[in-house]
Amino acid sequence: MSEHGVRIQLDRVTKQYPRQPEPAVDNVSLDIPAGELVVFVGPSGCGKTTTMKMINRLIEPTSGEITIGGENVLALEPNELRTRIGYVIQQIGLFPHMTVRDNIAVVPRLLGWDKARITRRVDELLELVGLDPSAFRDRLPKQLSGGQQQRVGVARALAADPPVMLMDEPFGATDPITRDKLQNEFLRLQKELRKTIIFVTHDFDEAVKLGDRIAVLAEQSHVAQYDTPGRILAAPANDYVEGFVGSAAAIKQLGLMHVGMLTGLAELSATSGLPTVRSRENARDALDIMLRAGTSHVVVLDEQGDPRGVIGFEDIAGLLREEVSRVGQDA
Ligand SMILES: Nc1ncnc2c1ncn2[C@@H]1O[C@H](COP(=O)(O)OP(=O)(O)OP(=O)(O)O)[C@@H](O)[C@H]1O
Repeated sequence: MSEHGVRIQLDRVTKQYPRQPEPAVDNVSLDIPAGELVVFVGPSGCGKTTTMKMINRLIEPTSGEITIGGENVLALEPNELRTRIGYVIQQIGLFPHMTVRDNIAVVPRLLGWDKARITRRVDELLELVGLDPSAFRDRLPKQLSGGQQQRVGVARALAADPPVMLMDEPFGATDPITRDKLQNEFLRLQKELRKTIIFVTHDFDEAVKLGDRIAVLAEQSHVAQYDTPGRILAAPANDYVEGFVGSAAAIKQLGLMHVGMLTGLAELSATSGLPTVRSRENARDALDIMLRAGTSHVVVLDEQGDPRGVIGFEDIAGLLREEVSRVGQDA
């Protein structure tokens, strides 16, 4: 049984770097519910990384209070704090001369786990992130692809089963296909683990796909809007947030609708040759599949891979029309 997430609270947190005219993070308050994945999205230099690193005290706040699970992080010993917080960064930061096993075992070793327990945990984590332990545990990082390295980075962050994970652009350096795959695997993992996760990205689409909530940050980490992806897309709080949402809000909304949720699946008839989509995939994926296959219909498969019905281009166009009129009414 893994440890689920705990609540994180930032209360009027400020970071003033020495010799800088303005604070990098100014008076930020955020309440992050236990077990949720919250995405920080904002332009380069707005203070996302500084805000995140204050939570595990890689950067010390100038003022304000941060609690995890009700405990004041400033009152905890930094090394003790970091065993409770997994940390994944874009550059991955695997130690190049250490095997995959030893990289994953860094924190368990610090915690004094015995060898057998570490071996069991390493193999369990490799399985969890989709890497065959016998094929991967003795490799060096340079013998892995970028996506595989990123999975090892996630496994390492999860090693001591921390309730909190901080992830700073973890998939930023991967190509779009690998990135999509890593995102999907990560969503599957988080469904099971229910850690409290803060995830930093520049990419608003990634924020919509992954976040239970999104904090849209402006200069000095001022919170421009903090809400669910659906509500941010439907009702951006101001022009700044609107700029992130972009002009295709309705299409992005499709990304939040599972194909399996779509009602009125047409009868299965003459479906041979049509492309397929899994019911847990979203309406945007279904549209994408149809456009790429050059067909006007796609077969929806259930979890067992059996056909459940067919949806057509028109069904999705209808959804889009509904969304556009709803967004219009909210505005
Ligand atoms: N050690 C430091 N000393 C002085 N200023 C710093 C330091 N680290 C960061 N800053 C400044 O603080 C501001 C916020 O930086 P931060 O790295 O938190 O932004 P970010 O939103 O994570 O940016 P990016 O998306 O480009 O990584 C920037 O203006 C940056 O130049």
